[in-house]
Amino acid sequence: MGSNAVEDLIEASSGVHYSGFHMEQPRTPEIEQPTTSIDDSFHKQPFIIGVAGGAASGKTTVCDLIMEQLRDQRVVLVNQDSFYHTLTLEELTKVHEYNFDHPDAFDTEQLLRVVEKLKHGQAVDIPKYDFKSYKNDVFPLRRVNPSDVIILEGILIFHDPRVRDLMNMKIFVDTDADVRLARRIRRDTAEKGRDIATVLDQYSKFVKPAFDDFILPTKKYADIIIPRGGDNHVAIDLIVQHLRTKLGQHDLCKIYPNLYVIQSTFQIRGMHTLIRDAQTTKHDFVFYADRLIRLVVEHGLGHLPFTEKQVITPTGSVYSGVDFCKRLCGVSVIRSGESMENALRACCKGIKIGKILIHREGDNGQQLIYEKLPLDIPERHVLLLDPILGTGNSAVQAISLLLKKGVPESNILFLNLISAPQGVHVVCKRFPRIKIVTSEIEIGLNDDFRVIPGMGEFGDRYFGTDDD
Ligand SMILES: Nc1ncnc2c1ncn2[C@@H]1O[C@H](COP(=O)(O)OP(=O)(O)O)[C@@H](O)[C@H]1O
Ligand SMILES: Nc1ccn([C@@H]2O[C@H](COP(=O)(O)O)[C@@H](O)[C@H]2O)c(=O)n1
Ligand SMILES: [Mg+2]
Repeated sequence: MGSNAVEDLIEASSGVHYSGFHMEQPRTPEIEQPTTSIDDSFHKQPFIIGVAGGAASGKTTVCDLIMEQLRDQRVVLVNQDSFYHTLTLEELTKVHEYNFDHPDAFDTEQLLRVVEKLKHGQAVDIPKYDFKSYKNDVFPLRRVNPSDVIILEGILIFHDPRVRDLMNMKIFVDTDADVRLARRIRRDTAEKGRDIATVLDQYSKFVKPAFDDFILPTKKYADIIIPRGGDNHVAIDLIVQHLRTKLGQHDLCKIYPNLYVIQSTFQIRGMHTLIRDAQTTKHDFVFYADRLIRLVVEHGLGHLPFTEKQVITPTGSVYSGVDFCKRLCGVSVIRSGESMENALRACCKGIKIGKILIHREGDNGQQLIYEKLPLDIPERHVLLLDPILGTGNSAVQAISLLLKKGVPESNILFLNLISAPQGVHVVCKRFPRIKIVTSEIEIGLNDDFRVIPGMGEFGDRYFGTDDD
């Protein structure tokens, strides 16, 4: 890929503006300059999806399927139902004459306030509507935390242009009227305790006319129209793929095929939450950092070459397997990298581990102070250990030393817990054949070239020297 194409891809990626390709000339041939930090605000705006369609068309089902596939992400669903006006006593006495399918039935001003807050990273408390009492204050409020993806769902969610304008993607669930009516009868009798005559009466008086007058006309605003709702797995897969691209998750991996980010799970997110929390005790920090390190090391080992091997099992059968790569060594970047040694030793019995000490001079310069490496290191695959890839300066120093010692670039596997995009650009551009295995990609660097959100000084927190 040409550098222009790479640059275009980065520019096109959503959220943070990466400036790694606009660096000034390095001061020395060995040392890259830190890249520009990201702008003042660390808050990344959420991706807002609107999901509209007739009542019982399958909107909630589609949203649930999208959320299920994005379960490793922070996704919240805000339902337009939550913003139904509570009926007055007079309206309650004539409830069968109330049109719940008219735009005026909703408190759109409150919905707008809520979405604006979420968009700006603030938590909100939203009502939960009670379809039986027609009130929105029966149940406790629901706390909705700011998230990476916000889904706004409702029959008339595209009606108000101000709400529409907040959306990054608009989906219309298009299901035949007879299917919607059949589902509605089943749902309203089973869940809302209504009888069939009332449901049919409401349908012909309000639901159908409102669909024709207010809901169907908003279909033209949709970016995607999903026929068959939740049954349309192809459409849902495509939407999820697009979302992942928009969330910027694949961009770096697409640009650099040698960058591997381990598959996120709630366990991994939970461990990250703990080690990033400034309030976490040293004991917990070490425990969860160790668990994550072990995962990164195990994943990294999976990228080493192997040879095929057959063994005979106790049943006398042949098992065709593989044999581990034998010519290995670790190299830890003192001091934080030493936290990864135990995990490597636990996975690779008797592995040799070399050390490199790099001194950070101010924020830019790096000086190699000490190195002790196995003599036969050029014949080995090297697992370079450092939990944080920030500016990339230390990594460049360490990798340059390994190359000077004769290690082929493609034999180096850099293992870390978190990587800033700036560091990834610096390392991968300069050493396109090394592999990087990490557990999360960060937002970027702050003005002091510290990784954000980051986890603070890893070495101090891990080795307990942060109690000044
Ligand atoms: N593809 C489907 N096949 C069968 N039943 C469905 C399907 N999609 C939704 N339903 C059912 O129809 C009813 C309405 O679906 P829901 O997703 O709640 O629609 P909406 O949110 O548009 O009102 C629910 O009872 C749901 O279980
Ligand atoms: N008290 C109410 C409030 C609303 N409805 C009906 O709900 C439909 C919208 O909900 P969906 O989950 O289907 O989007 C709408 O058609 C209203 O008529 C109601 O019956 N009672
Ligand atoms: Mg719904």
